[in-house]
Amino acid sequence: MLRVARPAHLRALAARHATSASLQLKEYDLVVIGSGPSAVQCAIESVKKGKSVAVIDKKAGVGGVCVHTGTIPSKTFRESVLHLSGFRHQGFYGKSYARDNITLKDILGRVNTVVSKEMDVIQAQLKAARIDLVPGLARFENEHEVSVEGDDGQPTRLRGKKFLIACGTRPAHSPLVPCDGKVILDSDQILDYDTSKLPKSWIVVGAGVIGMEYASMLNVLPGINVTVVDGRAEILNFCDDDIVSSLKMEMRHKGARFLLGESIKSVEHFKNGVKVEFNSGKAMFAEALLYCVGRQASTDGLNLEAVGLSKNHRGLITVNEQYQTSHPHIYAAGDCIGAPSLASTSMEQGRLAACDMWSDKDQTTSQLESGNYPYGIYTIPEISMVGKTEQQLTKEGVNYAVGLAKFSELAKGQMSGDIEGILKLLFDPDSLRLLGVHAIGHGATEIIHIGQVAMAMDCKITYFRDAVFNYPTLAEGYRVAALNGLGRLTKEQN
Ligand SMILES: Cc1cc2nc3c(=O)[nH]c(=O)nc-3n(C[C@H](O)[C@H](O)[C@H](O)COP(=O)(O)OP(=O)(O)OC[C@H]3O[C@@H](n4cnc5c(N)ncnc54)[C@H](O)[C@@H]3O)c2cc1C
Ligand SMILES: NC(=O)c1ccc[n+]([C@@H]2O[C@H](COP(=O)([O-])OP(=O)(O)OC[C@H]3O[C@@H](n4cnc5c(N)ncnc54)[C@H](O)[C@@H]3O)[C@@H](O)[C@H]2O)c1
Repeated sequence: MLRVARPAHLRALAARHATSASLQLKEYDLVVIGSGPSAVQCAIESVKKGKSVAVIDKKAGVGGVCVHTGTIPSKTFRESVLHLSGFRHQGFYGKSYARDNITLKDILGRVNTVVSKEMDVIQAQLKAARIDLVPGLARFENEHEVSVEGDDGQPTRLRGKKFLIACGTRPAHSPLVPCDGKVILDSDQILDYDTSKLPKSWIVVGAGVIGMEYASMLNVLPGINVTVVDGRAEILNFCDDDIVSSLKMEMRHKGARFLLGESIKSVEHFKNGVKVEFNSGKAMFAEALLYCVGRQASTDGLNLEAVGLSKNHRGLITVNEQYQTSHPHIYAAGDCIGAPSLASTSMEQGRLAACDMWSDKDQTTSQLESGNYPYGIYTIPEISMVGKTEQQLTKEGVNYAVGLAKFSELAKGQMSGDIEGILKLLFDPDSLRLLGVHAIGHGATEIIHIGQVAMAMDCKITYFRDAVFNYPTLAEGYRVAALNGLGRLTKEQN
């Protein structure tokens, strides 16, 4: 069997990080635990304010979950899959456009290259800012000191005036579904998968963001069957219903099956696969199972008890609006404080925490605080949203109107072959102000930002009718959707 190992240059980079750390006992203005997006933003913002900063990470290599097992590798995995499967071009050139015998090595080669480059970029940023990198597991000793145990077992002590806990999360596990990294994998293990041949059948348990992203990627690889299982009655239950229906339809078209509202009774493990029995009486076999049922915060190694900080059953820490824990000088940000748990929002939380720590809160309100941030879900096809869904508005008793653009109506959609895409605008029929924007299709995660800015500026939907957009573009969908929505309103009023 072929072992898909991290290449030598990546290991060397990690080793460089490990040896570059200052092991002196030192006092800092700020000690940051973790080196993911919230940690890096908080550290750099603090340096800009003239503070001395140390960043500790237990992983050999900076960047956090985001760079090593989360956002960056999964999105690069997707780019590899799209390229090797020829998915975007099959509408024009036929299904045989895919490369033959796609292996995990082909996919992970690109992943490792990008991870290595991203790590290097972040390391260079921290170095340029003269931030001390301290490798090892951080543990609170008292309210102003952490000890760090490095690979050599030698403890180091760091004193800080302020702390940021940015320790992130790891995949949640269950004794009922024991991940062995061979036939039952979590989202970390798929990136280190020891196999020469991709399993031909997959059960993906968990139809949240991670499960749906990987399920849709596997689903477009030739000859692979995917079944998505979730305990809930619907996938991605925070997304707009039309968008979810469209994703399911496209995935089904490519062969995927959905078993929703199902709970697992037992999992039997074989050398060549796994058999799952459900409480509903159904049973199925697959060559591999991917288990993505949520995340557990990595707060357990921090010795929070020593400083009287509590965490919930998922290990999450409670903070106030300034990202302070119950100790005002100990802040927490990123995934370890819970939703929305995005790299994008984590970065902004880190920056805001630094502004609060050093009493330099911006005069403007962060768009994060006003809730105007998008979700980008990198399924195939990709989904993006900002603002409210139809379900939310209905639940809140808010009257709304809908404007729709199908990518098939856009010249750019026809050219790219992505004719199933949709852009949907939800707006107030009286004030004409935008309430939500939802998109599915290639480019959705990019064009959403037009809607996001329009919402931040409190624009009326008529702005899109009156605007001149580049042609042909997918952005032009905003004009088409606005005309559609305003047209429907006029018809209703006549
Ligand atoms: C598979 C997957 C795909 C994702 N895709 C996206 C996406 O497309 N877009 C998006 O916006 N978000 C995405 N996310 C979410 C995003 O990765 C996280 O929101 C983000 O990484 C959280 O950043 P953070 O600052 O909390 O730190 P993290 O990135 O979680 O890093 C935490 C770091 O802390 C270190 N650490 C933990 N405990 C200790 C300790 N005691 N001592 C020292 N170091 C410690 C860890 O080693 C780790 O390096 C994805 C997540 C996953 C898992
Ligand atoms: N593109 C992105 O922005 C992106 C991508 C990946 C991850 N993330 C972040 O990572 C977080 C975690 O993602 P996730 O997908 O692991 O968690 P999640 O909470 O989004 O989804 C978990 C899913 O598993 C299901 N589930 C739980 N227990 C189950 C069981 N025993 N049997 C069957 N189904 C079960 C739940 O019903 C849910 O649908 C997300 O909340 C998101 O913020 C973001």
